[in-house]
Amino acid sequence: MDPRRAETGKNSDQIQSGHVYHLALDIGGSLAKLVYFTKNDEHIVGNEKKKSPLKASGISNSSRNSPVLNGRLNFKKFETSKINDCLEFINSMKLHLGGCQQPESPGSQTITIKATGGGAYKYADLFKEKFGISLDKEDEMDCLVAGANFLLETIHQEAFTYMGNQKQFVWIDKNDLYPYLLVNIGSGVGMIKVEGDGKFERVSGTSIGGGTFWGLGKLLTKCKSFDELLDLSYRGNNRAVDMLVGDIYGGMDYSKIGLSSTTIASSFGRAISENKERDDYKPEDIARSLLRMISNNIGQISYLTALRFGLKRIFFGGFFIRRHPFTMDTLSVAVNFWSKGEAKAMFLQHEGFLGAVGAFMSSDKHGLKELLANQKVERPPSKLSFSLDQTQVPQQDGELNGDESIECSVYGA
Ligand SMILES: Nc1ncnc2c1ncn2[C@@H]1O[C@H](COP(=O)(O)OP(=O)(O)OP(=O)(O)O)[C@@H](O)[C@H]1O
Ligand SMILES: CC(C)(CO)[C@@H](O)C(=O)NCCC(=O)O
Repeated sequence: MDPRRAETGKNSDQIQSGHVYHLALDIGGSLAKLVYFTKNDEHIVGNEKKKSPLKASGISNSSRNSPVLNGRLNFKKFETSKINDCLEFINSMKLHLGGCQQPESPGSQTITIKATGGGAYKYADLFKEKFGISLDKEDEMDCLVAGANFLLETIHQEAFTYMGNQKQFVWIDKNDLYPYLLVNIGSGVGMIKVEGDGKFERVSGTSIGGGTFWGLGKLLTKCKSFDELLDLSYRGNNRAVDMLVGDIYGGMDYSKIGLSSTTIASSFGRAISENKERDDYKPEDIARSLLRMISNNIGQISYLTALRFGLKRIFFGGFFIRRHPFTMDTLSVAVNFWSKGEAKAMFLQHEGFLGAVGAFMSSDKHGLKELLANQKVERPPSKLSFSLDQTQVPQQDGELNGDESIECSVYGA
């Protein structure tokens, strides 16, 4: 079957293929992430159509040229175990036809999509067989770093700290961003020392990550979805499961070594000293303890890694976080505690989409320039840059659950 002739189901969100440009994928061990650009109607400078007013772009028009293209950057995620849903979505939205203005003729060029993550290799044949799509593979670490750098440099309120229920956006000085430690908490955890654009080294990692939380949580609580497990953890109390310093010291602090009575001495340790079965513990307490154990562990390893390389700033990304206040608080407290306040934990609004954004940026050369040429822009630009509309970045503490989009302008030089 010609991939571009595939049937599309009726979808209320359906966008004409001519309006979708530039799709990129990051297919990880747990989740497949999509980032795609959709063009707003009638925004192209150099074409007569210029009806809609320019939306705020975060960069004043006096300081740079008018945008050549306005649109939205869209984010979507699927469970990797349901990769067929992801393929169906791409097909139903015709995302893979990005930039094709004319009806396709059979035998014309193969469609390629930028893709990163292990799934770019694992599912390459599936994409080819089902829809004739070729995956153009980009290295996962390159993409993570490119995505993080791009978001940190471009979006004003991308980074924030979170401690004691206080969320505070951090102003990033582009000239003082590097070096930093990027800790990506996906299924597993990668720790990357970033010194500049394309200048980085993966210095550490741990297999105790988001997949561990989800996997163990599933086994121990019998919950059916990750969201259910997260919900449980909101409601639980880890004291029912963990052994605290006070449990060992008869309710007292062990102040000589700086441990208060409420410090966890042993995660899940209470379970050994009670004559109880697993079913005697509340699933929400187990979920809470598990989340705390894994977040603490990652926080501690991150701090040690930052210390090893003399890094003061740690940015945490990956979909394990899901902007969960308890997770962010635990990571922050761990970094703050172990570094005695020297190192700072920061989070990213687009936490789970770093790799996909990086893959998206890597296709800059081929996608949008061609589109602009097709759109009869008077002078196709030689260099493109993106500006994301700051006013559109979700401000609430809620998670970025996968269906968001943000206003985006493309500038040419
Ligand atoms: N809806 C969800 N379903 C499953 N896991 C989820 C979900 N939302 C968040 N997660 C968490 O996010 C983790 C995956 O994060 P992310 O997408 O950043 O990594 P990945 O790319 O799949 O993994 P890796 O990079 O290790 O291959 C899961 O292991 C789980 O802890
Ligand atoms: C294997 C990857 C890179 C796949 O994304 C990731 O899951 C990871 O960094 N795991 C941790 C492996 C380790 O360093 O022990």
